[in-house]
Amino acid sequence: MEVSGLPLSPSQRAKLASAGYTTLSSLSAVSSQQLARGTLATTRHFINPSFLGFHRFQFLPARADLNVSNEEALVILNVVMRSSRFSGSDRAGACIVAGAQSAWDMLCEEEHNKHITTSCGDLDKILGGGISCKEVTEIGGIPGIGKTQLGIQLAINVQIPVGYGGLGGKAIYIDTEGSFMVERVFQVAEGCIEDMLRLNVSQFKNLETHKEKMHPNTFLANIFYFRACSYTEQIAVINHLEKFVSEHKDVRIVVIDSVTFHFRQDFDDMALRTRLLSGMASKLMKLAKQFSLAVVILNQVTMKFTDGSFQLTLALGDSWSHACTNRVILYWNGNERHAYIDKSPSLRSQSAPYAVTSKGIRDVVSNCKRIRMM
Ligand SMILES: Nc1ncnc2c1ncn2[C@@H]1O[C@H](COP(=O)(O)OP(=O)(O)OP(=O)(O)O)[C@@H](O)[C@H]1O
Repeated sequence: MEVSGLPLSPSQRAKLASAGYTTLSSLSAVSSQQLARGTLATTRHFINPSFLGFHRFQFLPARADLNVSNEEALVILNVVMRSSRFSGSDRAGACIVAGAQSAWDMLCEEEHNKHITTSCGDLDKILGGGISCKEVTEIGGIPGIGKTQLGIQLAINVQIPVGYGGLGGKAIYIDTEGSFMVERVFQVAEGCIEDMLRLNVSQFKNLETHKEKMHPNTFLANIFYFRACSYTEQIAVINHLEKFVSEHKDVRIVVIDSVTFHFRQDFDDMALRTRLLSGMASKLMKLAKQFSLAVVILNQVTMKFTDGSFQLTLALGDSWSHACTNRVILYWNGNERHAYIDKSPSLRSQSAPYAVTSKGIRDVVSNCKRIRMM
């Protein structure tokens, strides 16, 4: 195994070595079998390949004792990841050859593809029924437009029981900004339950069983929350997802709120940033396909200078814009919030209004409808 182009300075190597960790020179001598067995792990298990199994690496809490900066830690993580990809190429080749699928099989699978409702009929309509499972959907917009509200709504709606037309699943919420407010989540859960109970449920079987689950506490208990306070933690959580989801197979959505926050500050090495982001994106795509779950990435906006003027665009640059299957942009149209399908391989670009209410995301009630309801 060869590991080349390692951008770690001698002083950084010395710092790691003196702390008893595997240095890059010793790392380059490690065989792929050792990597697979986890023998790369050092006395204090700075990077422990066995923690997440073959091909998966994770930062452990010991990082804090080591006093190694995030950048140094990331360099090592990158090196180990590159090595693991190298050692896994044979296995990947075998998977590709064995995994050929006919277009007909794919179409049949598509027909069974599930959607998670947004609780806004107009928005669901332009999304082809809601947020699609097996796909990565990026949702971006200016502060206060309702990205977090939509993320919370989806984490609740994914739990709507099958008898009520939902998926009866669970959610993972990765919070990088600290904007996940449990009181608000409780309120949105109450709103969702209220709407379900208002449905004509006589057609549904096992109604009593469903009713037992209809409590906001149950909805909150089914959201696995991860708080990521730095980009290294964010990457570590995302690396850990495959293992976590394989142990919690009822997870049907992963919400990342937001992908941008830690990557917009303190990043001098833009090439490293691009590499990390694309690695993260490909992991999320794989996760969505492998476990038939929806990945929703919330993103912020930034200004871009094009054609002689500044225009609003989603953050993280042009290379990131290829990372997601679908992209939805939230914006203000007068006093109304609108969502626009900016990019999708299967949906027409169109927009729809939505509202953020005390119960969560809902349809915009037009004046005519409001009069009829009165
Ligand atoms: N209980 C509520 N009732 C009605 N509207 C609410 C309620 N809670 C939040 N909102 C609306 O949601 C908006 C905040 O939305 P949200 O936090 O999702 O924005 P965001 O796009 O995630 O912003 P940021 O990028 O700053 O995180 C508020 O400005 C308010 O209009």
